[in-house]
Amino acid sequence: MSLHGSDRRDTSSAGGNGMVAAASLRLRLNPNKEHKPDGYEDLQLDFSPNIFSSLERYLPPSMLNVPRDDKAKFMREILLKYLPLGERSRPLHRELYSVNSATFFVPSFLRAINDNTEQSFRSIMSEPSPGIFIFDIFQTNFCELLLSEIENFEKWVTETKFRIMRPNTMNKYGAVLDDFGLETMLDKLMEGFIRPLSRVLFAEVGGATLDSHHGFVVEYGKDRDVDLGFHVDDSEVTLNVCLGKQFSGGELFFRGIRCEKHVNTGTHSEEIFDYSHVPGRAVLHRGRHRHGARATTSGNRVNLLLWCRSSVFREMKRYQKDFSSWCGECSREKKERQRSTIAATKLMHLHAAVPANIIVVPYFPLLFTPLSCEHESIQICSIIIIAHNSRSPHLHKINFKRSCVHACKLHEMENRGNKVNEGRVKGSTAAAYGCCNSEVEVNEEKRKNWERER
Ligand SMILES: O=C(O)CCC(=O)C(=O)O
Ligand SMILES: [Fe+2]
Repeated sequence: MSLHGSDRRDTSSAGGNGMVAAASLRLRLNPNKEHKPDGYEDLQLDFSPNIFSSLERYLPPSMLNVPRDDKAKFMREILLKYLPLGERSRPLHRELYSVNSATFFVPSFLRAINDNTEQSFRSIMSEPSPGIFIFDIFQTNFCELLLSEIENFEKWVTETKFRIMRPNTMNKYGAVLDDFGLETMLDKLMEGFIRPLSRVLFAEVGGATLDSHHGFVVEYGKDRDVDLGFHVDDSEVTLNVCLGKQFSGGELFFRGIRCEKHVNTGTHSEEIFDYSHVPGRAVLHRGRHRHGARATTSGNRVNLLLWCRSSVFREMKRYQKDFSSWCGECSREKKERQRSTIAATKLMHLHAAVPANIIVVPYFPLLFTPLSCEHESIQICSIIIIAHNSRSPHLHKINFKRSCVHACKLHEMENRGNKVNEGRVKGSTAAAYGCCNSEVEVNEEKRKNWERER
């Protein structure tokens, strides 16, 4: 199991990355995420203004606060120096660089977002397995434009022998969309469209406070990546949309949500879910939902991934140990703890309230049904109930489907010589011994007789 981490970037290629050196100043290898870059839309530049905003985060610290024109000049020189004239990666489809709802999204998705209610969201999606939401999001034309923009970018990368960062340590192909000018558009996609959904669907993992993203495309098929191993994403919420093209295989397989501590624990049958990608269709899931992608066996598959993160959630998580609101294993552990606490409480009650020769616990007529009324000796994995308010207290034996701590306790008392199958109960004292283990066999007819007898 691996974490698809945010800082998976290949730092070993420092010297080989053409953009690193410029005059005597060097760009940073990793962006300064705290720095808020200037906007460059109003300047007449050779390259997309978004490239300048993205690149600004890589400026050496001494340049971050110089006047904007100086930064633009510096960055332009770097870009011109390393990009042969005429072969610059100019945007092919400028309309992709800012969100245009009417041309990007299918009408059903837009309507749901505009309504902004849980009901409207759920009306356009299915949840075939808990925490995995599937819905149509992008128009075919938008997918095609984005695919051709990516191709254009990759052609330029190949021709200029420019070394780009791959999206993950697990991918040899694909590209970080943020790095070639789509960061602002993807930010808007997260803020205006994915955050409203996540606020409702993933509230417990910071869905309402998503505030940064990592946006990239993955590419599978011939001469591309084949499959993707089992992993969790470095995100709170992941949007995964298939852009095309024609392919077979490449199914996603999901295997339950896990916190860091439980990431390698086993899968339960109800957590198994496989999904086949459809172009234009989105899968939205928690980043901690364990998954992988099977081999794309023919054709080419390109998917857009938007890992959405919440800094607030990440900060709060540092102080928490129990993630039972979303981690399948924490949740199972918690239920188990609650079961034992109930059992322990009953045991304490038993010790405090009764004479040594009678065993007492609260009486749970609906949960316990006597299977026989013989005054027979008590066995392990059996239970004695003396009915509440019974005129003639009876001992009832109940068989457990599995052994129970109480039964063992009973056995222990018997061994100590206590007469546990005798005694009278006064007034309304509940005189029974047991636990509300719902796995007790229930015999409805006998329960009714017993009620009548009372
Ligand atoms: O190939 C896919 O659809 C899954 C991609 C993925 O899970 C990832 O890149 O994190
Ligand atoms: Fe993933």
